[in-house]
Amino acid sequence: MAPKSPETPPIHLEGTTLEGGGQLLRLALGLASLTKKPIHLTNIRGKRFGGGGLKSQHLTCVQWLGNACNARISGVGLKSKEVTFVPGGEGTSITNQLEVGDVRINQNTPGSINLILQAILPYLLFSGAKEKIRVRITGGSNVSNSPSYEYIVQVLIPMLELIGMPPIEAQLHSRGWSQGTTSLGSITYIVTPLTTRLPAFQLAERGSIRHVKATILAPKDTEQHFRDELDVMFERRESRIFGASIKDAQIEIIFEDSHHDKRYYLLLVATTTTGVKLGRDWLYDQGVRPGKLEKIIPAMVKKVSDDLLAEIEHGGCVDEYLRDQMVVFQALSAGKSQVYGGKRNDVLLEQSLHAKTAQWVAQRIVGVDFDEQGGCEGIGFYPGGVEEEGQKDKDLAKSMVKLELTES
Ligand SMILES: Nc1ncnc2c1ncn2[C@@H]1O[C@H](COP(=O)(O)OP(=O)(O)OP(=O)(O)O)[C@@H](O)[C@H]1O
Repeated sequence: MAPKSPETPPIHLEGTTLEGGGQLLRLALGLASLTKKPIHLTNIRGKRFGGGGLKSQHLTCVQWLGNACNARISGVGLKSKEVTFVPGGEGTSITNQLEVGDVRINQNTPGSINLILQAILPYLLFSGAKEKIRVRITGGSNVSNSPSYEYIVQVLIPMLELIGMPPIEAQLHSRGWSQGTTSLGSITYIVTPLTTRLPAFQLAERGSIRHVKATILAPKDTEQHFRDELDVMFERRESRIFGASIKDAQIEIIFEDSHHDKRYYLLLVATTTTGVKLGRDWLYDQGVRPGKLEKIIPAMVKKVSDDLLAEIEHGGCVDEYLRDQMVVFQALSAGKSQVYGGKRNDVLLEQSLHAKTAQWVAQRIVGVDFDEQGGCEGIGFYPGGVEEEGQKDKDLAKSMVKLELTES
């Protein structure tokens, strides 16, 4: 019998590197599952208070992706700090689990639904599955330190479309909150997988601000107070927000009852003439005590509008959060993608630790490098990982036609 070929040694990722939290793990798992590269994670979430390890949201990500790519996993369990993840070998179809087109992921804690989405979305988009995939996830839709449902729908999804991804539909069945009484909710995302490589994309031209939308989720009896505070803020800050395009400024405010006296959420999203979306929000996470209530709303409007102004004034094409969430798509796209992060005092804006961490993970697993301007030569990952006979030639022919069209 022929000797078994030795397994590729796993890529080691030390979990205390840079930001040292859950995002490092999610991105590493997503890339490993797609590229079928084994990874070995140590000191998982090692920079987190209380010693780190896998929380239930992270465990769900490991298990789901492990199942999807038929991985051999060792060390996995709640609070695990060390995991080895070996995706199924050559010949294992990464679309196996997705053929049915219907995926359910249930958590029994309000762990962020959208961080689970963050872990599995690259896998779903690049799976090579032929049909739309419906993913229903239970957990929290509005959870501190994670993208809210509103952020996903108003910022992430439109920005993914802007870089050439097929549209993603979202259906909110019920909200799950980390604030107030904790509660479970559920969301369905309908993802259309890519059928060909994602072409390199350029987020380089920010354009001017055309529209700002405020979304408020709060107790019903606070609606008028929120609206009044926002009106005053927009009046005072209109020229800073809209700059030269102030005469075409559009402002929209929407309100939804949060049905709980401790649930306050505000998101501001600016849309530019080039279709860029910049968002900043706050899910209020300080004590809500009688006597303090009057101060919460002005404090929220001030903080979120200060943050949005800072995002607008750097002139970049992504807000702080989106910048780290775009890294995986740059790494997998075909050719040199650019994500301009903006400048302050004429100096390129320092990237967040989350963005640096994502870049480090992408470098370790797929070998891509990011430059200071936010550029990266992606690997051109083919959906499903295996290129169909002749597809490369077809892609090439397509891009040459495009080139001819733009040149003529
Ligand atoms: N307000 C926000 N809006 C949009 N995205 C956000 C927001 N807050 C955090 N994020 C995103 O959520 C992710 C959080 O990653 P992080 O490693 O902190 O997550 P985690 O799994 O909760 O880990 P840990 O518990 O280890 O902190 C990042 O991608 C970050 O950009």
